Amino acid sequence: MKLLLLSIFLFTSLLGSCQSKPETIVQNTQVTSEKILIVYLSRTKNTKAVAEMIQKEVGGRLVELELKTPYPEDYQAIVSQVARENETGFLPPLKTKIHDLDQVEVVFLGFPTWGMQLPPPIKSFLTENNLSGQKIIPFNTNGGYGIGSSFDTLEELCKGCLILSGFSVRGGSERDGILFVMDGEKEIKVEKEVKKWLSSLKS
Ligand SMILES: Cc1cc2nc3c(=O)[nH]c(=O)nc-3n(C[C@H](O)[C@H](O)[C@H](O)COP(=O)(O)O)c2cc1C
Repeated sequence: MKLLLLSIFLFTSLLGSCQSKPETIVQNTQVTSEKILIVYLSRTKNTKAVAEMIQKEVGGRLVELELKTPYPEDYQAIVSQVARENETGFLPPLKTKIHDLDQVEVVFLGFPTWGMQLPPPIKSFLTENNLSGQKIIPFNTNGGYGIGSSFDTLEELCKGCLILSGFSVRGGSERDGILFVMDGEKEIKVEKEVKKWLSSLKS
């Protein structure tokens, strides 16, 4: 009898794990998990943590953006480099190439606020890839000063895209030596906020 019950349990668990994720509804449209891309830039892993929370809820392919030439480890050095890139309009080339972008319908695009702007690698991503016709859903972490001009720049650089309501939350503050914060109580709180935001995107 025990053996029979165990077999039934194993069979149903296996069945559960084989089923694909239920479809997510974005703006009244059903989207399967294969058509969702979650792409993000993250240095101290706060934005990465939010990206993983989104993936836990909606499935999709998770891709971290990496540069051909990585930024310096030193905080002051990266701040100066980013300021120079913003001034000159330099777009740092990406090592990450996205395959089968034409199969994607919804792109969750995550980034930290850098110098109160959209980070240069995200500008590179929007320039190197054709996202027109796709639904773009931005998400952001920042050191407490908000999104700055980042969401506006996204609109400018992605004219043919449908940009949906984004999400932003306070992350670390590298300037003050606060790096990764998305654990413990904070993680639980942000996870709840992410779920609430995701369900607001349905209608
Ligand atoms: C180069 C650089 C510039 C930053 N500029 C800002 C800023 O202008 N405003 C702000 O609120 N936070 C700023 N921050 C802090 C980050 O936005 C914040 O720590 C974020 O959570 C980092 O995300 P990550 O852990 O995914 O890298 C900056 C961080 C770096 C490294």
